Amino acid sequence: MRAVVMGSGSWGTAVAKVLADAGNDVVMWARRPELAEQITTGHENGDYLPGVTLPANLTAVSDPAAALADRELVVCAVPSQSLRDNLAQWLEHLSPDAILLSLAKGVEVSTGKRMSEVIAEVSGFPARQIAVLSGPNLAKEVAQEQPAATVIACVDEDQAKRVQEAFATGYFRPYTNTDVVGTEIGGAAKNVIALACGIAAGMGYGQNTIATIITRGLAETIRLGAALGADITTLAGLAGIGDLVATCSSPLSRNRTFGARLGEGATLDEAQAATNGQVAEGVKSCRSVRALGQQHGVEMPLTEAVYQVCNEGMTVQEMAVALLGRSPKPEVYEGRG
Ligand SMILES: NC(=O)C1=CN([C@@H]2O[C@H](COP(=O)(O)OP(=O)(O)OC[C@H]3O[C@@H](n4cnc5c(N)ncnc54)[C@H](OP(=O)(O)O)[C@@H]3O)[C@@H](O)[C@H]2O)C=CC1
Ligand SMILES: O=C(CO)COP(=O)(O)O
Repeated sequence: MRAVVMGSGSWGTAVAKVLADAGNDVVMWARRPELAEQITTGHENGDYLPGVTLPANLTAVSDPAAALADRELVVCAVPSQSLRDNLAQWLEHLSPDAILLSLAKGVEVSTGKRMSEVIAEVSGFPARQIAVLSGPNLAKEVAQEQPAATVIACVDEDQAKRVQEAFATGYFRPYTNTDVVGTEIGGAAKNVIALACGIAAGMGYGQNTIATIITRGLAETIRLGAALGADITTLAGLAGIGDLVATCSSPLSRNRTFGARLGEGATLDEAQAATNGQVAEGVKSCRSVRALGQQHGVEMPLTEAVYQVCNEGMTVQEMAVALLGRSPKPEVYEGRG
């Protein structure tokens, strides 16, 4: 396919490499001309993936019009909270038949919308031209060509298959799904749960605690997904438990790392300053994921606790007490309210 990756952060760059390795004609858009130049001539993105040699035929430009001209697959690789504004600026340059594929794992804070909903609203494109990609995909590992799989979800299975074909390489295995809601909720919620795991690890807790948070995090993600109309089996797959395990366990995760700094005693500002400009989506999405839960009467205690720490001044010690002091519950319950 003729593809463009709009955004040259760590995941956008790794995805562009996958697409180029898979034999597509790929261009990247970087908002900073000097980064575009480095990618095109130096074959490296030193800001985000230093040491990774990019394919020689992978080029980048900083002009969105040039990037988007005549592209069949438009990969949206900017953070969730800026996607609406970015897409609005790209709109006039989009090919009318293009597939818009979101990589972002978040829920818009100002509207509570998932990324596919934001894309539909801004672009006016039909659902069959909007897809999402989500799974256990730490950018650095994918860029190093370590084997991994992912989910490409679109309501139109044939379109999902087109994108699947474009992404298939020897080291990256895409699966299709028509459950866009479940795929997106899995990706957004796991960033919040990864913050909680990071906090626990930073406080010195071990694997029992981490496994408990992952498992109970999955339980609340499933409750939210079910309330939003997702197929809950999606959350038993790569975009659910798969991504939870990868993100909650890996020191490469920005969300887990952000949480670990909080757990070690850093302030929010100190943890933010240490991100090197990379996005930890859960810090903002904990607000919108919590709001979605509240709107649908879904109890999400871990999300609530992360929200309290990130927004209401709760300390990590108070968070642990609040979570463990909850009323006794059966493990499996309907969990509405
Ligand atoms: N990194 C990973 O391992 C994975 C990330 N994701 C998801 O992919 C999405 C993108 O993440 P990722 O690439 O990692 O993020 P990064 O923080 O690494 O990069 C963000 C990119 O978006 C650009 N950007 C940031 N803010 C704006 C803005 N307001 N307008 C335009 N461009 C902007 C940055 O440009 P500049 O460099 O100029 O600041 C940069 O190119 C996120 O939702 C993330 O959750 C999904 C799977 C894996
Ligand atoms: O989504 C990811 C892995 O699948 C990356 O997680 P972070 O954004 O926390 O680094």
